[in-house]
Amino acid sequence: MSTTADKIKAIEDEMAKTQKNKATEFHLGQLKAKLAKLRRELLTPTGGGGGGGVGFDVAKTGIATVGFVGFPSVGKSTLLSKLTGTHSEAAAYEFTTLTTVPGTIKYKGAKIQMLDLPGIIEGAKDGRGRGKQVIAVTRTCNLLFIVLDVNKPLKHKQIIEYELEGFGIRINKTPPDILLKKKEKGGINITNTVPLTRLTKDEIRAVMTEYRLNSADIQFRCDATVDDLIDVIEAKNRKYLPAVYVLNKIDSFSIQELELMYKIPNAVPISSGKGWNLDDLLEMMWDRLNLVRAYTKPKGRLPDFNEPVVLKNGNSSIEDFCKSIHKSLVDDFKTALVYGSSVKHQPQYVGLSHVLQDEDVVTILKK
Ligand SMILES: Nc1nc2c(ncn2[C@@H]2O[C@H](COP(=O)(O)OP(=O)(O)OP(=O)(O)O)[C@@H](O)[C@H]2O)c(=O)[nH]1
Ligand SMILES: [K+]
Ligand SMILES: [Mg+2]
Repeated sequence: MSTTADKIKAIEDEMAKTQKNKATEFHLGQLKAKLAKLRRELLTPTGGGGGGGVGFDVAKTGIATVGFVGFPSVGKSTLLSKLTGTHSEAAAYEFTTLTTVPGTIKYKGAKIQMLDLPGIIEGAKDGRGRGKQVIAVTRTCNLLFIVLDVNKPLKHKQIIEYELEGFGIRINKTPPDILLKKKEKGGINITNTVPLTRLTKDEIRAVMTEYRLNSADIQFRCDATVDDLIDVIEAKNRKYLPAVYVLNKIDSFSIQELELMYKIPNAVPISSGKGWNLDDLLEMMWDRLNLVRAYTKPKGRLPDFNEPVVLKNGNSSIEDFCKSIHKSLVDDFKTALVYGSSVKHQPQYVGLSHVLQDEDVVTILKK
């Protein structure tokens, strides 16, 4: 019996030899949808073992987790040791790291977890090496450091991205703006608010047929591709993650290629070995994590600027603030006095639903 990986390979081969034209659009659309379904099987344990695995289940600590992913020997472990002070074995041979090694860093008052991971290689998503377990861990992170060795071909960047994508991870992207409403009957009704230049009706129908979606309203609010449509259908299995490209080993690197490197968006050149430019890396990490610091100010005293309450953007209401201090604080809550960019008047009385912004100062008044 052929495995899921074999089936994926067969479809990829067929797609590679099928020319895209009007006559093959339906067929290609169907193949893409089939491929997406098979890849989903790989994600779930029943479909051939995704999930964690020995040495991969790490307790989460801190407000956010950053996962280090990359080819073997690009310097992930060296970086973890430098940034967190937790020793992770580093050596010149590939696959030195075989499990997840966690460390933590305190940055701008926020405790952030960092996970050093084993190297991944081409084909990881289809079961090569420990790739599947590694990628399964990256899905649980809030941010990825995609570590690249600047002495290696830039193609490695694409390979890593392709591997992550195969596992439903979408890097530095937002979900496609397509509204999909499944219905009991009435057929497929397609509308669009912008011209669709990259997707044909045939492709849409092929995908919908493959997913047995016979009745639905689909509204395209972006110039979507067939992959975007599949992502929306598979929304439950998609993970949208910010990532920073860490261009490592700039100490052993010729200056000509430097210009090329600076053209990569979301990238920071560093040397983990020499500790160069780690400040810039942390600054970009902080920016991408999008955290909110709120300083508590006890009534009649100065705010405590050393120990902020750190919240995630999107979960930074006064209620979230109270809960992160103590469960009972919400019950005792009367009102809050806020200074900072989230309020018009300085200070201003606000309720539990008020949303805080970075560096606000908060006084909670109890009943
Ligand atoms: N020149 C240079 N060498 C580095 C740098 N960072 C790491 N190295 C070297 O690169 C080799 C691999 O480093 P590791 O930290 O083990 O790399 P890794 O990505 O964790 O490797 P695996 O765990 O095997 O996937 C070691 O010999 C390091 O000393 C750097 O910034 N510059
Ligand atoms: K290594
Ligand atoms: Mg390592």
